[in-house]
Amino acid sequence: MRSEGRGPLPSVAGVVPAPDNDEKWIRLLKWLQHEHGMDVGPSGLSVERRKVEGAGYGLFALEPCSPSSTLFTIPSTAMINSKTLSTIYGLSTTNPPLTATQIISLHLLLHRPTEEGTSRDPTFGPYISTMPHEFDTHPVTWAVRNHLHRANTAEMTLLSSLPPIVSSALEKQVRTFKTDWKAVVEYIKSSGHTLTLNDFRTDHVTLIEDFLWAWLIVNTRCIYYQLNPTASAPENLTLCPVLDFANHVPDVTHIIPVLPSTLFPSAPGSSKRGNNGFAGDYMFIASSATPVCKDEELYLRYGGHANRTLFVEYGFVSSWNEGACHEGKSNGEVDVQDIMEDLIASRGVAGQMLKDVLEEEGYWGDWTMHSRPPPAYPSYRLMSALRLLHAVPGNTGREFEEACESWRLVLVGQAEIVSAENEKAWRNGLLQICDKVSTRATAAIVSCRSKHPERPSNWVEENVEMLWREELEVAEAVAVSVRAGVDF
Ligand SMILES: C[S@@+](CC[C@H](N)C(=O)[O-])C[C@H]1O[C@@H](n2cnc3c(N)ncnc32)[C@H](O)[C@@H]1O
Repeated sequence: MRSEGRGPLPSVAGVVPAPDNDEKWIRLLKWLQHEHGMDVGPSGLSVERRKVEGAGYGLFALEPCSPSSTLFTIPSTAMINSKTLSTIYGLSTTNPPLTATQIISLHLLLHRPTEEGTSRDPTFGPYISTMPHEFDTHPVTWAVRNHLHRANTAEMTLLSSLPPIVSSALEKQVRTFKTDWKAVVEYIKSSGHTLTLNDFRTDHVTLIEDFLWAWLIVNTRCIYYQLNPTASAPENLTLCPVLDFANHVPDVTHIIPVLPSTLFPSAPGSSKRGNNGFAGDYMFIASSATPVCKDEELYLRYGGHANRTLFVEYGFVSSWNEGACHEGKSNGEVDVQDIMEDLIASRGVAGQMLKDVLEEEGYWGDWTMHSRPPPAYPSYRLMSALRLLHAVPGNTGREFEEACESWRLVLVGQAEIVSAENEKAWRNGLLQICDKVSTRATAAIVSCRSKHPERPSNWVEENVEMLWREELEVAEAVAVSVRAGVDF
């Protein structure tokens, strides 16, 4: 169940320095130097990949990194994105037939490394060969295999032991995956391309699993890279060699990407600029705030993601010590969508009307509770939905409309509260939600531990337990705040 490099490694502090015979890394550097003109000597590259226990590989400093110094610059031609691929496939860049995720996934599917771990891609082979070979520990793999009736017992058990909100997020990922697969199949069938699905010489289900590998490479390794002047354009992403070995930590980032467009027109190191500075070489500099010593790992903060998002999208969670959420030291977050939906649905017809009102006002969903900054608190969206839930009566007549009106006045700031009774009622309602989250999380943790009385259990099971522990600690901490009368 573990990805390459996730097994226990015989090293001090869990890190193994890159051995001189890390052939794939050396081949990547030679390719970057000879095919793309990158400076991979000490003045052009101050990092290398090393194995990290529980995280595959990571990026480590070869020398102390002074603040804002250049760590490395990746030539535009060495990155895999919709621009470099459109040249290979002769795709229109103004009206592309596939999204960036789809075209990059298709290219990786065609060039998935062989059993020995080597990609035969004539263009990006040495780069693709450095990527992970499988994603057995990624929950999207278990979920897709489950849809294909190929999940093994361990995968089915893991799927059935996830918090409900994580299961729904996983199903959403599976739907996106299916949409992308369908688009790629349609493209292959309709493109008149010399490629046909029969070329893969494998059964359909294995082909889908190969595409899943490719799709997960894109989803776990791509970073933002501006190809289109519209900042939020979907093609603004790329696979970027070297940088894609950077692991995530929640609170710091040591690596700052310098978008080529910000360097235009006269920055050094941006030798192969695209139009208007987009799609040029990609420079990465050391943070000015967090110095890094020789041999230390350099992290890239992937974003302010909650653990459930890291788990569903990247297949890992940030761990923290027991009690850290209680104490407000860790950034715990719980989404109580499923409990709220049940409460609303239990109101029958009035519940449906309530849902309509919440949707109209933009307050449906994203109902979260947080441990930090202390005291632990419910999000404003959750408080607002609870206020409405406890303001409306069971019937759907005039009283219902009046209650909604009073609630809207609070939303627009014309009233502080709906009523004193309403404040009391929603806070009690919140306590009941906290209680429900705590009860089921406690039961799930007991069940996780009973399956593995010999501690510690494996890496994946620890991740699942961590998700439940976060639910438990945040819910308990919010309950403490409510009982203490905290004014949220
Ligand atoms: C961009 S890659 C980073 C390089 C990767 N570790 C490798 O070996 O190729 C992202 C993946 O690294 C792993 N990862 C990143 N940060 C991690 C962390 N803090 N703990 C465990 N795994 C992590 C996850 O598997 C994630 O999907």
